[in-house]
Amino acid sequence: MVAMSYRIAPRAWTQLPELTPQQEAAARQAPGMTVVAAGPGTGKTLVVAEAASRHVLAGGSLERTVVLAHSRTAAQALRRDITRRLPRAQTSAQVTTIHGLSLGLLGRYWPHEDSPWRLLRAPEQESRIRELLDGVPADAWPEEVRPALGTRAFARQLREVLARARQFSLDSEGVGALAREAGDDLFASVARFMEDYLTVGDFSGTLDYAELVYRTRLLLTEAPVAESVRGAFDAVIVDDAHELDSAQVALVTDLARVGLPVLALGDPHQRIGGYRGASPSALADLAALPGSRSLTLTHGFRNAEEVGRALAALDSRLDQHHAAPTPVAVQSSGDVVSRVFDDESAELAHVAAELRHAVTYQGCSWHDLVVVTRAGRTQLSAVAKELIRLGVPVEVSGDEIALAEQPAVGTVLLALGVAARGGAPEADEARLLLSSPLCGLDGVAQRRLARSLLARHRELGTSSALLGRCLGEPHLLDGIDGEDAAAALELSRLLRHTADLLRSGAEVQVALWSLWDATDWPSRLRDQALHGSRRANADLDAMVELFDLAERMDDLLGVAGATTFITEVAGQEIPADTGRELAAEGRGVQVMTAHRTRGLEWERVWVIGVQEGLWPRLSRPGLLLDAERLSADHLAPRASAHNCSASGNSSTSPARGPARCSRSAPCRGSTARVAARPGSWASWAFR
Ligand SMILES: Nc1ncnc2c1ncn2[C@@H]1O[C@H](COP(=O)(O)OP(=O)(O)OP(=O)(O)O)[C@@H](O)[C@H]1O
Repeated sequence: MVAMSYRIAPRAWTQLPELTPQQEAAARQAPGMTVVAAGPGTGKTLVVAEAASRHVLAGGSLERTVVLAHSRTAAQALRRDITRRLPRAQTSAQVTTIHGLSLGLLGRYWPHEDSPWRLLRAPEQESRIRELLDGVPADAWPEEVRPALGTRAFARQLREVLARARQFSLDSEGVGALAREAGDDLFASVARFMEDYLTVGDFSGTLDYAELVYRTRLLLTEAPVAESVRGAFDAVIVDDAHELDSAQVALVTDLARVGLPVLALGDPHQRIGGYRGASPSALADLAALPGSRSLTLTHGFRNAEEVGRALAALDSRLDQHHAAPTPVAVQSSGDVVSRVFDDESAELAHVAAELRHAVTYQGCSWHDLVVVTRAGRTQLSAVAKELIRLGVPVEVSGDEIALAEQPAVGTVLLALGVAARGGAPEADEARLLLSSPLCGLDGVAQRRLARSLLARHRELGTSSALLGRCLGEPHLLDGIDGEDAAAALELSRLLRHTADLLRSGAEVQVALWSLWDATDWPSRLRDQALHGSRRANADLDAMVELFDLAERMDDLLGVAGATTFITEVAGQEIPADTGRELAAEGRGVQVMTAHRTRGLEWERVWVIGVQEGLWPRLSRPGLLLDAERLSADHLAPRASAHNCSASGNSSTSPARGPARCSRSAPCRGSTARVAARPGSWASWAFR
């Protein structure tokens, strides 16, 4: 296990910074396409905010300037940034994501007949794919993949392939033609499946993200639409253009082609969104539009010199074709260290000790510090819990915790799962449910109830076994007086009632509501939230998202629907762009996954769990259906699929030996081996 700790110089400006001549040139509006390729912290986002606000100050209007950010949170931050530059109250800025813009254009120029187009999020898309796979005869697929057809992994890989096909503007015929050319049976089946998938989407008025962009591009090929779009907007500004996938690049290029001035800024070496298909050549492709202007920004304002040097060393290992110039750090000082610890727990113990030290002796506040961990929300919660246990106050943004791991959601899903199986929980489930807010029996109350059960049914087993059975066999509670038995009986009835609802084919959201609304738990949470409880607020937010999800998956019915729903929620590992994307409040050390760190700044950063082959993961073994094959085999060769942003992978793995990046990373000294836990003599002996 390895931790890297970056010392990053604090932000010194409280007022709006003055633009450098390079930034000035970039912020000046020019016709056609302007592409700014610039390294980390060089002021790209600053230029976006300046360019948009200058447009308004020069007499334009914000509604006519489209500003595109990579996520809703980034869009919100940019909106704030732009409006604070304007002297008077302006109608809110058109800052959105490329999907937001596409949905707006589609709704305006290509409305669905019955109801507005609805976006399918990844879990819903996967569940639709699984349903369709269910209905297709197995012999429609090559023999080698048939055993996998019913699995979640196959549906996920198929979803990626479908999305990638649309990103390359391929329809089912296009995929079929490529498959024929390559003699690829598997992709021939994918092409047939794609046809069904698109037809069902059309019929139900739903689109996935890739399809949305594809259709918007089709729209812009119509002359009247192109003309209307040109009349509706004055300019398009794209932040983080390196996050665009091929279809999005093409859409932005189309906007320039219809006559809108486009300013796109990005860092060709940052590709955090690679897992979503971000194109390695996004900026180069935008710059390839005839007549486009290419600019660079060369001063790095974020990182201190030492950090900048370390990043530059990592950066030099990436493909230098179309690379942005290495930023020259404006601030000196800084520190980069890389160390190898014995194991994960020793690593966290050291990091916790350093976090406390930074606050106690180095004048940092908790919110100046961040611990960056591998993607995957399960790992993140474990790290957060351990740091809390080690005495570090921790903040995790709501959407970084898997929905299924939110305590309130976990309880309701457990009850839903039990109801889907008829309403009788297993012994351990029963104990969890009895102690949950759905029943509220604490340890003492449960022991009391268990003793009463034993006194009445000694011949049936131990007190613990009887407690485990009482919800499934409520007659065991007959004749037992007191609040404990009454509460258990109430819960048992609730589980049966929900089971009946599911058996009668009720929508999953109805069953969920029956569980949630039956007790005074929601009103208790509401009261606690009103009194400032963050835990209660987080629980309520998570429940709102759960219901939101259930509402959108309104085609899930009955027992089978409930089972699918539970699996879907459990499988949501990548943070979605949802309402739970909350800003942290600055009361603790932030713990977050790498891809959430984009554009944010801290004084000190710990990147933990870096391990060769595991994180960053440069290849994806074990794929039956690899979306990369659409690009690698069937399309023109692209840049290396290995995407590596210089973010802290200069590390070693004890088992595998030093990773390539770290061996020459210009960290002060070499990678240090730190044995044992902090405070023990051994941990210092090896420094
Ligand atoms: N001309 C400037 N003078 C002073 N500070 C600046 C200047 N330009 C940028 N900064 C500061 O540098 C930091 C990074 O700026 P910004 O976030 O705009 O960079 P970026 O290139 O978008 O970063 P990223 O690599 O995360 O995309 C911010 O704190 C910003 O205020």
